[in-house]
Amino acid sequence: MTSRALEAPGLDARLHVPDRLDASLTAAAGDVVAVIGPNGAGKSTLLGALAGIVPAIGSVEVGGRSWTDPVVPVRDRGVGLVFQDQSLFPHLCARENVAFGLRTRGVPRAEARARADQWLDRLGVGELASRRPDQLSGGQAQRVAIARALAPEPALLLLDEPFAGLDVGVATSLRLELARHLAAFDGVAVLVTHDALDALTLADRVVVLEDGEVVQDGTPADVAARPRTAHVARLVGLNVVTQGGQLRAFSPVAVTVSPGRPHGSARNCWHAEVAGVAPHGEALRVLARADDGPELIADVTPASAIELGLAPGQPVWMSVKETSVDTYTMRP
Ligand SMILES: Nc1ncnc2c1ncn2[C@@H]1O[C@H](COP(=O)(O)OP(=O)(O)OP(=O)(O)O)[C@@H](O)[C@H]1O
Repeated sequence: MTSRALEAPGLDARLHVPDRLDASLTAAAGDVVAVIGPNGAGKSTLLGALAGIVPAIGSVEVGGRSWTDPVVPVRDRGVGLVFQDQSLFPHLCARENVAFGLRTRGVPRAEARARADQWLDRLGVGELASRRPDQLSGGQAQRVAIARALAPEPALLLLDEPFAGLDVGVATSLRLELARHLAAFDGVAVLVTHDALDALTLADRVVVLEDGEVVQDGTPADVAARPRTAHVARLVGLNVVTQGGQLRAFSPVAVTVSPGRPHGSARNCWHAEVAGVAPHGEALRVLARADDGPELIADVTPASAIELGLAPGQPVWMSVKETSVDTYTMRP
């Protein structure tokens, strides 16, 4: 437990949803926790179980108060929710959508509207307060949804893929703004994302789920540098291979692709078949499958790609110098 957690209780959850999830999650007040993992890993199930929408066995404590013993009904948990599809009330204007959560907490109508307007201003959509969701763009509606979730100052904010489906430019500016609001947010925020950038830029901690279980929990820098699963390795653009019970990570930039077997350590060289070649920044990224299993990526210059004549199906050797490999254990 961090010193921050000792000062202000945040989140302490142990949740079991049969056949779908078996996970513990703790966070200090003020923390932003990113949850990443492949499709079907249980990310949305975890958010649903925290909110009380998905029935789960176990315990959830938020801000030092138990939500499970005795059971606190979903409506009384006051969780701030932001989903990919916004789920704004279609018949209410933006102002009333934001005011709704405040009204259900007993805030008088005029004050709820005034506070809603302040939050819409903060999210840069103050002038759209009277519009209904069908009169808003996807990005504008998502800003309203974030204002609605934050306005009641919840102890727990749950965001499920909040930028999915938005244009890249819209998502980028919204990401920057959300970062600002999350920095000022006193509660615990749990953010489900498929995007390494979200996890690395917005979160204090990254939790990796796979098959309903937490397989890694660390700082963004640690998870990015030493991923424990192939999925996260791909997400952060690293190669990770398992050798002798240890994980070995290396950058695609450090990989040399050659037609013949290179000299050097056998454990750092693989015979592989090119699966694809695609532009990656100023380089070309080569995806190849080694004969003994792992998928490897290498970044090569366009000139060397031409020289090697890289094309799908071509056999190559891929190698990396030992000094470019970071070796670590499977479990902390
Ligand atoms: N309502 C449901 N009833 C039964 N099983 C479900 C239900 N919803 C999801 N599942 C299953 O639970 C597992 C976890 O699903 P979940 O949607 O939580 O994963 P996820 O990590 O959010 O995936 P994605 O990234 O695709 O949204 C999957 O195997 C899924 O098929």
